[in-house]
Amino acid sequence: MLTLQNLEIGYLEGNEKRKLSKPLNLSLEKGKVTCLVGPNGAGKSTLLRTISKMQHALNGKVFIHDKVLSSYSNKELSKILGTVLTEHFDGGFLTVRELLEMGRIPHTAWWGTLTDKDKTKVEEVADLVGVSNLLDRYLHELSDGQMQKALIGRVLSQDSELILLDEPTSHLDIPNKIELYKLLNKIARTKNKCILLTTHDLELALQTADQIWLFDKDQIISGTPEELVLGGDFSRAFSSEDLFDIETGKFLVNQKKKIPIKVQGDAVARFWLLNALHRLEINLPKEVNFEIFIERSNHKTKFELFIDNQLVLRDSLNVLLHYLMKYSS
Ligand SMILES: Nc1ncnc2c1ncn2[C@@H]1O[C@H](COP(=O)(O)OP(=O)(O)OP(=O)(O)O)[C@@H](O)[C@H]1O
Repeated sequence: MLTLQNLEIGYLEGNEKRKLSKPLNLSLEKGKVTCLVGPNGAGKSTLLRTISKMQHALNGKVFIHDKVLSSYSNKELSKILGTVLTEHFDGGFLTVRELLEMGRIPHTAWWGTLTDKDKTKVEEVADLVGVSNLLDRYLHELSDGQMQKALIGRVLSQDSELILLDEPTSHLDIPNKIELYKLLNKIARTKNKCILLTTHDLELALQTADQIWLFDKDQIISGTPEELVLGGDFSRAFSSEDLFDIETGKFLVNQKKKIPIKVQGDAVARFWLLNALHRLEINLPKEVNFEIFIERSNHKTKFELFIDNQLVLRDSLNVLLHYLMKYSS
């Protein structure tokens, strides 16, 4: 569907080229979601703008199907390429319904009237992205997250084969982010779309993307999430070997440090006890033998603390933590 051939992206500064990438040779298939990830300033948005013909490539070519991007007219492109970029969308006096209807314009006859089929499509998309209850609201009345859903709705109502989204989840709360990733996967698979999106939601990208394009310095490594993590590319690109936990796919703040303490009992309470010990940076002396037994039922949790085999406390988590702080260096 999409092919990059020796593509170099970047900016012209006077007569000088400021390249952000080496020649890129990559391709995308239909039916898949690809997440473009990489550190701040790597060039993700620049690449999306170059692929969507909003910015010139410094060298090389972009092909959609077998035709070079520069030879597409805007009208032709509007039928096969839908984009939501990060630039401010200036359409405050449109309603959400009108915004979604704009997505249907490439499919209408030259006088631009929407058929009943177009209107049904708009209602379906509104339902999919969760803005049905906002259809008659003006865009300037929406929250950032609602606006983001409406803009994604516009591109979905356009029904193009190739969809490019620049940080589509940046204003969404976690449950809405997860919903959106699931929705994009479903659309890619069931409607055979090719979706490329940039994101900083690294953990969600690892859990949901069919493919990752990882911007590492001035090149892009392509692979499945598992290939890139197991090959060490993922943590290297984010200079985060000490933060990224390869066992869970999560970025951890302090949790990778070992705490010299034995904990037995309920696994959930054990997880949250360790979370608290790491969060509070409690450093226990290695020469003392700390053991904790946990009992948990009906949301009530009791912790027994043994120090050098003597029971010293049986109480709640907060009391236990307070007690352990006395030993922390
Ligand atoms: N219009 C512009 N003219 C010149 N340089 C630009 C322009 N826009 C962006 N840049 C520079 O190009 C580089 C890449 O920017 P870009 O926005 O593509 O990165 P990004 O990977 O999307 O970053 P982020 O994750 O922070 O959104 C940055 O160094 C940025 O300062």
